[in-house]
This record gives sequence, structure tokens and C-alpha cells, in this order.
Amino acid sequence: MMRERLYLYDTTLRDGQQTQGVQFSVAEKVRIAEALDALGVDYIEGGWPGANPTDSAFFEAAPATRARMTAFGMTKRAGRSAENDDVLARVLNAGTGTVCLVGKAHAYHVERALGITREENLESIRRSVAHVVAEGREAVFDAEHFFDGHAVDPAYARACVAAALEGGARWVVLCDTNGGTLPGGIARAVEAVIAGGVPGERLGIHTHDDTETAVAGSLAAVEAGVRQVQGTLNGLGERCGNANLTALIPTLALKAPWCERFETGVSAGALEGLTRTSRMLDETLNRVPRRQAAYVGASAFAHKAGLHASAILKDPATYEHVDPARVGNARVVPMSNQAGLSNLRGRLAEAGLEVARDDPALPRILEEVKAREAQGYSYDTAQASFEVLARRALGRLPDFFEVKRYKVTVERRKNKHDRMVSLSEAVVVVKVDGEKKLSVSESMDAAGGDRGPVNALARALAKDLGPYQPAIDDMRLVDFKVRVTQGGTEAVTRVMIDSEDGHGRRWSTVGVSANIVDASFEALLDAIVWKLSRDAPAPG
Ligand SMILES: CC(=O)SCCNC(=O)CCNC(=O)[C@H](O)C(C)(C)COP(=O)(O)OP(=O)(O)OC[C@H]1O[C@@H](n2cnc3c(N)ncnc32)[C@H](O)[C@@H]1OP(=O)(O)O
Ligand SMILES: CC(=O)C(=O)O
Repeated sequence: MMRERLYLYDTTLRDGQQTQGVQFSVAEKVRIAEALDALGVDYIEGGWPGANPTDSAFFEAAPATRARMTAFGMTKRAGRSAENDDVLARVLNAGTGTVCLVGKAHAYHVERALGITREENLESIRRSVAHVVAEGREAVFDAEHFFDGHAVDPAYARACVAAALEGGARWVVLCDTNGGTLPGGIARAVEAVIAGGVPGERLGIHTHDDTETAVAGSLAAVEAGVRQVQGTLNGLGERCGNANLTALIPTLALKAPWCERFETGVSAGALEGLTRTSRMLDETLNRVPRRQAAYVGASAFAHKAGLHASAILKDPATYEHVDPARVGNARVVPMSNQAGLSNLRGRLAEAGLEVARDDPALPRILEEVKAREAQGYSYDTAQASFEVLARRALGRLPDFFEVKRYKVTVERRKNKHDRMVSLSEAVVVVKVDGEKKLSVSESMDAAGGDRGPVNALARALAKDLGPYQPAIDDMRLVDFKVRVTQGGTEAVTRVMIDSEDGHGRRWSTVGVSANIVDASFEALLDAIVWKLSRDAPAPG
């Protein structure tokens, strides 16, 4: 059966940039545009040229893409012609083949926000779009507040759509700007527009996630007939974000009836890069990836419960709606107090540890994990700590070194400019290859600021491990989380540490104690031991 073409329009670099706390540099925008192009979206909305220096500079530096690079702007302002509107001129000057203009499609906004008449607004839409077309560009019209407008005055909302089409728009995108329209309402409005004579091949959908139904709303619009879908990577966007393309794309590509009815520009091979693309964006924004993100989250294919793990080991289809490899993600069978022997065997196999089914160490490890979780440890995320524990119980963890003692001090004192500053200092004594080594480290960043006692401890511990030093030199601590939790009857501190190395590996470790320094040290120690268990030569 011939599949219909569905066009993907990415607005990560425009609406995604409207996310609170997000501020892309030009270089970051270029990198994201290249990743979007590799993924196979049809349009990349690069920003609003003229609105800020970064967006203007991006269009000058924009990479050559197979996707249509699109400049965004708004319809001409009241009281001037499209030809004489300086804001519109700057958008056109970016020289993109496609230009998207936003305009109001709700009479209330026309009167309240723009302060013009309904007729003037229709004229503004028509003339602005016509000007874009006259300049030889493909025109997209974002019908702002379309669904709210359609709910109170369908005739006027549709007149705005008609004005854009009369002006020559290739696409009119129906926007749920405030994100409050539910999927059923979106479907009914789209059906009404199509029944009124606008072909679905000229319509797009742009939703926001204010009711956490942006993806569902977009799918409802496609089902009702639109053929262009807008969204952003990881659901970035104004307020609660836009429709999340990292959820929408795999749903369209892998799930019936979508994959049977439609084809997009995203190939099966490119889809396998989806998780990597999502993580790249988080890394660019210095954000910790959302574990529970559909398809691409670290927990999206994690099977924690014993019953799930038992079945997964027999056949992954028992608890997975799609194969994680198809989106470049991986199956995880974590250990926790919800686990059974199946989780344990699965997890050990993943770590490359072959263990006989009847190995007496297995129930011991399971018991130890459950007992330690009752004390406050959490092994389902701290998988490297689990691995260290299991290797030790199986007698497969070399004694790389022994920590004899450690000490950390924090001093608050005046510097030479008479300003109070902190200085953290740590001393760690380890025994390696029969030799005692004492390392002292301060915790200073490049600017001379104090990075705290845990940083000082980490530096001291990783300063001189003798023959093992080369194996840990490329290690760095990338995330540190502290939580007060219940350990049995007492409150204890749980520290989780994420580390990374030059091979691009990232691993998590945990430490628990009533004392935050001890908890941190335990997590640091596990991080180093895990790394050595992978990369270091065996002792002796
Ligand atoms: C729904 C969306 O997310 S659309 C995308 C919104 N994105 C942004 O706003 C980010 C980029 N924006 C900006 O940098 C600035 O707002 C600029 C450069 C575009 C305009 O800045 P300013 O000229 O200082 O105007 P300001 O932002 O205060 O207000 C917007 C003006 O545009 C008018 N306007 C809003 N939408 C439209 C439209 N579709 N067509 C014409 N005029 C419009 C408003 O009525 C207001 O006019 P007023 O100042 O006469 O009241
Ligand atoms: C255009 C746009 O971003 C909106 O209406 O939400």
C-alpha cells in the first residue's frame, strides 16, 4: 500500500529557544541543526532573524542542509505595508528558501493584543504572506491561537486560514498556542477546517504541552487530516514545551496505524540515532537527561520488577512495546529491592559476568542488595555500585588498593583582598602494591574558587594510585546528588555520583552514611573501583 508523506517541521531552534533557561549560542544552533538534518526532518526553523544577534548570526553561519532552513517572523505591523515593515525585511534578508510568519487567528487577540480590526488583521495576513511569496520564498503561516479562536468564532478563525492561503501560503499551521486544547477538540476543529474545503495537504499542527497532551494532540490532528507536524527535540518550548519530536517521530515510524499509513523523511537507520540526538541536546544545555522520557530515556527500557525481568529474559517482547535498538536505546535490567534472581542474572550478563544458574553467590548477592536498599542504598540507578558489589561477592574483584584513612577540612578565611573565602583540603592515604601513598589535594577551580570538600576528596583519591593511575586519568565527576533518606529507622544521607571517561562511558555509584563526607567517599571509591575493574591491568 502506498504510504502518504507526512512532513516533520522542527522548531527546536525557535520555539525551543523560548524555553525558560535555554540560550543557544550560534555554534550550538549549528550543531543542533546538523543533528536535525541527519535525523531527517523536513524543515528546520532556525530562529527569528533580526530579533536578537544570535539568531541573525545563525542564519549567516547556517549549515547547508537537506532540510529546508526556515526563518521565522511575524506578519507586518499595523499602519505600514509589508514592503516597508523593517521586522519583516530582516526576516526575508536571512535569505532562506522558506519563511514562516506568525499571525493571529482569534478575534479577541486581534482586538486586544494588536489593537486593530478583524478586517485589518485578515488584510495583514494576506499581504504579508503574499509579500513572502512575491520574494520567491515558500511561505508558512502559523495561525496563532487557532484552536481557542475556533472554539468561540469558527468563521473568523477559518477566515484567517483562508487569508493566508489566498496570499499563497504553502502551509497553514494550526497552533494551540496556549496548550489548553485536548486531542478531541483538536481533531474536531481540524475536521471542520477540512470539511470547509481546505485540503489536509496544506495544513500543519503546532501544539504545546500545557496539559501534557501535545503529542496526543498532534497525532489526533494527523488522524484528522493535517500533513505537517511541528515539534521540538526533547519537547523544549515556551512554558511547558512543544510536542516532543523524540516521542512523536518513533511513534509515527514504528507504531500502527501510523507507520502503515505514513512515511516521513526519517529512515530506519537515522531513527537509530534518536537517543544519541536527544542526549546531545541535553548535553548542549547542560541538563541531566530525563530518565523517563519515552523511547529515549535511560529508564524507557529498564525492567526493574522481578516478574518483568524474569519474562524479559525469556523474550523481551513480553514487556517492551518496541525494540530499544530501533531508537538507539538499550535494555536495562537493574537491581533493586523489587528484583528477583532473573534481574540478577540479566544484570550480571550485561556486565559480562557469566554465572552458573546454581551459583550459591547469587542468592547472597540478592539478599545483600535488598538489605542495603533497606539501609538507604539505591542500586537501580547506581548500577556501577551494584556491579562492584556483585564482583566482590563472586570473588571477581581484584584488590586494586586499600584505603587506610582519609581526612577533609573546610576552612573559611580572609584572602589578600580582605574577602572571606573557603578552602577545602583533603588527605587520602592508600596502600597500593604494598606501598603506602599519601595524597593531599585542595579543591580549586580554574578561577581559584573553592569547589568543596567532596571535590577535594575526589582529587586526592584519584591523585596517585601507582600502576592504576593511567586507567583513571581520563575519569571525571559529572553529577553529584545528595538526598536525605530513611535508612532503617534513622535518617541517612544518600549520595549519587555520575562519572564519565574518555571512552564516552557514564556510570553511577552510590554511598550511604549518616555523614555526608563518608557517603560521598563511598560513592567516589566505587566509581574508581568500577573503572579499574574495566580498564586496569590485574594487580601483580
Ligand atoms: C506564539 C509565539 O511563540 S510567536 C513567537 C514569539 N517569539 C518572540 O516573541 C521572540 C522574539 N521576539 C522579540 O525579540 C521581540 O518581541 C521583537 C523584536 C519581535 C519585537 O520587539 P518590540 O518591537 O520591542 O515589540 P514587543 O515585543 O514589545 O511587542 C510585540 C509587538 O508586536 C505586535 N505583534 C504581535 N504579534 C504580531 C503579529 N503577528 N503581527 C504583527 N504585529 C504583531 C504586538 O502587538 C506588539 O506591538 P506593540 O508594541 O505596538 O504593542
Ligand atoms: C507560533 C507558535 O509558536 C504558537 O502559536 O505557539
